Amino acid sequence: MTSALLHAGGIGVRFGGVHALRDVTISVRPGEVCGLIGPNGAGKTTLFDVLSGIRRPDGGSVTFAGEDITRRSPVWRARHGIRRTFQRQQLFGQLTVADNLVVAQDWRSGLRPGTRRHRERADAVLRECGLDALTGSYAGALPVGQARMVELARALADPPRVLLLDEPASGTTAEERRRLAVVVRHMAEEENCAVLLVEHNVGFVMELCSRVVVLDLGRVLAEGTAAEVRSDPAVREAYLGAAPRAAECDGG
Ligand SMILES: Nc1ncnc2c1ncn2[C@@H]1O[C@H](COP(=O)(O)OP(=O)(O)OP(=O)(O)O)[C@@H](O)[C@H]1O
Repeated sequence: MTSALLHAGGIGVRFGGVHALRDVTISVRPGEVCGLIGPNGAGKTTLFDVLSGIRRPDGGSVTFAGEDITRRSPVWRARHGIRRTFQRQQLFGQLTVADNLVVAQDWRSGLRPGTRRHRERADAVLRECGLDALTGSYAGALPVGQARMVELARALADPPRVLLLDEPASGTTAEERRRLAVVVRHMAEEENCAVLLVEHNVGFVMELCSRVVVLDLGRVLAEGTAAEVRSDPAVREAYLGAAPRAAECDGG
Protein backbone atom coordinates (compact mmCIF):
# COMPACT_ATOMS: atom_id res chain seq x y z
CA MET A 1 0.00 0.00 0.00
CA THR A 2 1.25 3.54 -0.81
CA SER A 3 2.41 5.39 2.27
CA ALA A 4 0.77 8.56 3.56
CA LEU A 5 1.52 11.84 1.81
CA LEU A 6 -0.03 13.95 4.56
CA HIS A 7 -0.10 12.63 8.10
CA ALA A 8 -1.27 14.22 11.32
CA GLY A 9 -0.36 12.38 14.51
CA GLY A 10 -1.69 12.89 18.04
CA ILE A 11 -3.18 16.29 17.24
CA GLY A 12 -4.64 18.24 20.14
CA VAL A 13 -6.29 21.67 19.94
CA ARG A 14 -7.95 23.51 22.81
CA PHE A 15 -10.00 26.67 22.85
CA GLY A 16 -9.94 27.54 26.54
CA GLY A 17 -11.67 24.62 28.23
CA VAL A 18 -12.99 23.17 24.97
CA HIS A 19 -11.05 20.26 23.50
CA ALA A 20 -11.75 20.79 19.80
CA LEU A 21 -9.31 17.95 18.95
CA ARG A 22 -7.93 15.32 21.27
CA ASP A 23 -5.15 12.97 20.14
CA VAL A 24 -6.37 12.83 16.54
CA THR A 25 -4.34 10.80 14.05
CA ILE A 26 -5.23 10.80 10.38
CA SER A 27 -3.42 10.11 7.10
CA VAL A 28 -4.18 10.55 3.46
CA ARG A 29 -2.39 8.75 0.64
CA PRO A 30 -1.76 9.77 -2.97
CA GLY A 31 -4.56 8.53 -5.22
CA GLU A 32 -7.20 8.21 -2.52
CA VAL A 33 -10.30 10.20 -1.67
CA CYS A 34 -10.79 10.04 2.08
CA GLY A 35 -13.96 11.37 3.69
CA LEU A 36 -14.02 13.15 7.05
CA ILE A 37 -17.46 13.23 8.62
CA GLY A 38 -18.98 13.91 12.01
CA PRO A 39 -21.59 16.01 13.79
CA ASN A 40 -21.45 19.81 14.01
CA GLY A 41 -18.64 20.83 16.34
CA ALA A 42 -16.80 17.49 15.96
CA GLY A 43 -13.57 19.30 15.04
CA LYS A 44 -13.44 18.81 11.25
CA THR A 45 -12.71 22.41 10.31
CA THR A 46 -10.23 22.77 13.18
CA LEU A 47 -8.38 19.73 11.83
CA PHE A 48 -8.33 21.32 8.35
CA ASP A 49 -6.93 24.50 9.94
CA VAL A 50 -4.14 22.43 11.47
CA LEU A 51 -3.40 20.56 8.23
CA SER A 52 -3.34 23.76 6.17
CA GLY A 53 -1.21 25.61 8.72
CA ILE A 54 -3.78 28.21 9.77
CA ARG A 55 -3.76 26.89 13.33
CA ARG A 56 -0.76 25.54 15.22
CA PRO A 57 -1.82 22.51 17.30
CA ASP A 58 -1.25 22.40 21.06
CA GLY A 59 0.05 18.86 20.68
CA GLY A 60 1.04 16.40 17.94
CA SER A 61 2.69 16.89 14.56
CA VAL A 62 1.95 17.08 10.85
CA THR A 63 4.20 15.50 8.23
CA PHE A 64 4.11 15.96 4.47
CA ALA A 65 6.03 13.54 2.24
CA GLY A 66 7.91 12.48 5.37
CA GLU A 67 8.93 16.02 6.38
CA ASP A 68 7.73 17.54 9.65
CA ILE A 69 5.75 20.62 8.58
CA THR A 70 4.03 21.36 11.90
CA ARG A 71 5.68 24.79 12.05
CA ARG A 72 5.45 25.56 8.33
CA SER A 73 3.24 28.50 7.32
CA PRO A 74 0.03 28.22 5.28
CA VAL A 75 1.90 29.98 2.44
CA TRP A 76 4.67 27.40 2.41
CA ARG A 77 2.10 24.59 2.39
CA ALA A 78 0.07 26.13 -0.44
CA ARG A 79 3.21 26.62 -2.51
CA HIS A 80 4.20 23.01 -1.95
CA GLY A 81 0.86 21.75 -3.21
CA ILE A 82 -1.32 21.50 -0.08
CA ARG A 83 -4.50 23.24 -1.18
CA ARG A 84 -7.69 23.96 0.66
CA THR A 85 -11.20 25.19 0.03
CA PHE A 86 -13.31 26.75 2.76
CA GLN A 87 -16.71 26.08 4.27
CA ARG A 88 -17.49 29.77 3.81
CA GLN A 89 -16.22 30.39 0.32
CA GLN A 90 -13.31 32.76 -0.12
CA LEU A 91 -13.23 33.83 -3.77
CA PHE A 92 -11.96 37.22 -4.94
CA GLY A 93 -15.47 38.51 -5.67
CA GLN A 94 -14.41 41.56 -7.68
CA LEU A 95 -12.28 39.51 -10.07
CA THR A 96 -13.53 37.39 -12.94
CA VAL A 97 -13.60 33.63 -12.58
CA ALA A 98 -10.57 33.28 -14.88
CA ASP A 99 -8.63 35.94 -12.97
CA ASN A 100 -9.27 34.10 -9.70
CA LEU A 101 -7.33 31.18 -11.17
CA VAL A 102 -4.61 33.34 -12.73
CA VAL A 103 -3.96 35.29 -9.52
CA ALA A 104 -3.67 32.05 -7.55
CA GLN A 105 -1.03 30.74 -9.93
CA ASP A 106 0.84 34.06 -10.03
CA TRP A 107 0.97 34.18 -6.28
CA ARG A 108 1.96 30.57 -5.77
CA SER A 109 4.64 30.56 -8.46
CA GLY A 110 6.10 33.99 -7.70
CA LEU A 111 6.37 34.58 -11.50
CA ARG A 112 5.46 37.78 -13.34
CA PRO A 113 1.68 38.34 -12.94
CA GLY A 114 -0.71 37.17 -15.65
CA THR A 115 1.74 35.13 -17.75
CA ARG A 116 0.26 33.42 -20.82
CA ARG A 117 0.98 30.04 -19.32
CA HIS A 118 -1.17 30.89 -16.30
CA ARG A 119 -4.04 32.14 -18.49
CA GLU A 120 -3.93 29.00 -20.63
CA ARG A 121 -3.85 26.78 -17.61
CA ALA A 122 -6.80 28.70 -16.08
CA ASP A 123 -8.83 28.15 -19.27
CA ALA A 124 -7.98 24.43 -19.34
CA VAL A 125 -8.92 23.88 -15.68
CA LEU A 126 -12.17 25.82 -16.08
CA ARG A 127 -13.05 23.65 -19.09
CA GLU A 128 -12.27 20.50 -17.13
CA CYS A 129 -14.53 21.70 -14.30
CA GLY A 130 -17.37 22.54 -16.72
CA LEU A 131 -17.00 26.25 -15.95
CA ASP A 132 -15.86 27.58 -19.34
CA ALA A 133 -19.11 29.55 -19.80
CA LEU A 134 -18.31 31.51 -16.61
CA THR A 135 -14.75 32.56 -17.49
CA GLY A 136 -15.58 36.28 -17.72
CA SER A 137 -18.21 36.40 -14.95
CA TYR A 138 -17.47 38.18 -11.71
CA ALA A 139 -16.90 35.61 -8.99
CA GLY A 140 -18.88 37.62 -6.43
CA ALA A 141 -22.03 37.38 -8.54
CA LEU A 142 -22.14 33.58 -8.74
CA PRO A 143 -24.69 31.38 -6.99
CA VAL A 144 -23.28 29.20 -4.19
CA GLY A 145 -22.93 25.96 -6.17
CA GLN A 146 -21.01 27.59 -9.02
CA ALA A 147 -18.86 29.55 -6.57
CA ARG A 148 -17.89 26.28 -4.85
CA MET A 149 -16.84 24.78 -8.16
CA VAL A 150 -14.77 27.89 -8.95
CA GLU A 151 -13.08 27.61 -5.56
CA LEU A 152 -12.21 24.01 -6.36
CA ALA A 153 -10.93 25.05 -9.81
CA ARG A 154 -8.74 27.68 -8.18
CA ALA A 155 -7.22 25.03 -5.91
CA LEU A 156 -6.41 23.00 -9.05
CA ALA A 157 -5.08 25.94 -11.04
CA ASP A 158 -1.55 24.72 -10.60
CA PRO A 159 -1.42 21.02 -9.83
CA PRO A 160 -2.02 20.21 -6.14
CA ARG A 161 -0.54 17.25 -4.28
CA VAL A 162 -3.07 17.36 -1.46
CA LEU A 163 -6.61 18.69 -1.66
CA LEU A 164 -8.49 19.58 1.53
CA LEU A 165 -12.11 20.23 0.58
CA ASP A 166 -14.37 21.70 3.27
CA GLU A 167 -18.02 20.96 2.44
CA PRO A 168 -17.60 21.22 -1.33
CA ALA A 169 -21.09 19.87 -2.04
CA SER A 170 -22.93 22.28 0.26
CA GLY A 171 -25.41 24.40 -1.71
CA THR A 172 -24.80 22.54 -4.97
CA THR A 173 -27.34 21.08 -7.38
CA ALA A 174 -27.38 17.38 -8.26
CA GLU A 175 -25.71 18.19 -11.59
CA GLU A 176 -22.99 20.22 -9.86
CA ARG A 177 -22.38 17.35 -7.43
CA ARG A 178 -22.05 14.93 -10.31
CA ARG A 179 -19.43 17.18 -11.93
CA LEU A 180 -17.70 17.71 -8.59
CA ALA A 181 -17.41 13.95 -8.09
CA VAL A 182 -15.95 13.49 -11.58
CA VAL A 183 -13.32 16.19 -11.01
CA VAL A 184 -12.34 14.95 -7.54
CA ARG A 185 -12.10 11.35 -8.73
CA HIS A 186 -9.97 12.45 -11.68
CA MET A 187 -7.61 14.36 -9.39
CA ALA A 188 -7.10 11.30 -7.21
CA GLU A 189 -7.03 8.54 -9.79
CA GLU A 190 -5.31 10.27 -12.72
CA GLU A 191 -3.26 12.99 -11.02
CA ASN A 192 -2.36 10.94 -7.95
CA CYS A 193 -3.56 13.68 -5.65
CA ALA A 194 -4.38 12.90 -2.00
CA VAL A 195 -7.89 14.17 -1.25
CA LEU A 196 -9.45 14.71 2.17
CA LEU A 197 -13.04 15.82 2.06
CA VAL A 198 -15.28 17.15 4.83
CA GLU A 199 -18.92 16.84 3.95
CA HIS A 200 -22.32 16.61 5.63
CA ASN A 201 -23.91 15.06 2.55
CA VAL A 202 -23.27 11.50 3.70
CA GLY A 203 -24.58 9.91 0.49
CA PHE A 204 -22.06 11.92 -1.52
CA VAL A 205 -19.22 10.93 0.82
CA MET A 206 -20.14 7.25 0.82
CA GLU A 207 -20.23 7.12 -2.96
CA LEU A 208 -17.04 9.07 -3.59
CA CYS A 209 -14.69 8.08 -0.78
CA SER A 210 -12.70 4.85 -0.62
CA ARG A 211 -12.14 5.42 3.10
CA VAL A 212 -14.04 7.39 5.70
CA VAL A 213 -12.88 8.77 9.06
CA VAL A 214 -15.52 9.77 11.61
CA LEU A 215 -14.79 12.48 14.16
CA ASP A 216 -16.94 12.99 17.20
CA LEU A 217 -16.33 15.40 20.07
CA GLY A 218 -12.78 15.98 18.86
CA ARG A 219 -11.77 12.31 18.67
CA VAL A 220 -11.60 9.73 15.91
CA LEU A 221 -14.66 7.60 16.51
CA ALA A 222 -14.29 5.21 13.57
CA GLU A 223 -12.38 4.64 10.36
CA GLY A 224 -12.96 2.23 7.50
CA THR A 225 -14.64 1.72 4.18
CA ALA A 226 -17.97 3.44 3.59
CA ALA A 227 -19.82 0.19 4.31
CA GLU A 228 -17.86 -0.44 7.53
CA VAL A 229 -18.47 3.05 8.83
CA ARG A 230 -22.13 3.06 7.87
CA SER A 231 -22.81 -0.13 9.79
CA ASP A 232 -20.80 0.86 12.88
CA PRO A 233 -23.30 1.21 15.77
CA ALA A 234 -21.23 3.94 17.47
CA VAL A 235 -21.24 6.01 14.27
CA ARG A 236 -24.95 5.48 13.84
CA GLU A 237 -25.57 6.66 17.36
CA ALA A 238 -23.22 9.67 17.22
CA TYR A 239 -23.90 10.92 13.73
CA LEU A 240 -26.02 9.10 11.22
CA GLY A 241 -29.49 10.19 12.22
CA ALA A 242 -28.51 11.87 15.49
CA ALA A 243 -28.89 15.47 16.63
CA PRO A 244 -25.81 17.78 16.77
CA ARG A 245 -23.97 18.08 20.09
CA ALA A 246 -21.41 20.48 21.55
CA ALA A 247 -17.69 19.61 21.77
CA GLU A 248 -16.39 18.04 24.97
CA CYS A 249 -15.63 20.60 27.64
CA ASP A 250 -13.51 19.99 30.74
CA GLY A 251 -15.11 22.89 32.55
CA GLY A 252 -11.70 24.68 32.69
N1 LIG B 1 -12.00 30.04 17.20
C1 LIG B 1 -12.66 29.29 18.09
N2 LIG B 1 -12.80 29.69 19.37
C2 LIG B 1 -13.45 28.93 20.28
N3 LIG B 1 -13.98 27.73 20.01
C3 LIG B 1 -13.87 27.27 18.76
C4 LIG B 1 -13.20 28.02 17.73
N4 LIG B 1 -13.24 27.30 16.57
C5 LIG B 1 -13.90 26.17 16.87
N5 LIG B 1 -14.28 26.15 18.16
C6 LIG B 1 -14.98 25.06 18.84
O1 LIG B 1 -14.26 23.87 18.58
C7 LIG B 1 -15.16 22.79 18.35
C8 LIG B 1 -14.88 22.20 16.96
O2 LIG B 1 -15.31 23.16 15.98
P1 LIG B 1 -15.16 22.89 14.42
O3 LIG B 1 -15.64 24.12 13.72
O4 LIG B 1 -13.79 22.42 14.12
O5 LIG B 1 -16.20 21.70 14.20
P2 LIG B 1 -16.77 21.11 12.82
O6 LIG B 1 -16.75 19.65 12.96
O7 LIG B 1 -16.03 21.70 11.68
O8 LIG B 1 -18.27 21.66 12.85
P3 LIG B 1 -19.25 22.00 11.62
O9 LIG B 1 -19.65 20.70 11.00
O10 LIG B 1 -20.40 22.69 12.29
O11 LIG B 1 -18.50 22.91 10.69
C9 LIG B 1 -16.56 23.36 18.52
O12 LIG B 1 -17.00 23.13 19.84
C10 LIG B 1 -16.37 24.84 18.27
O13 LIG B 1 -17.35 25.60 18.94
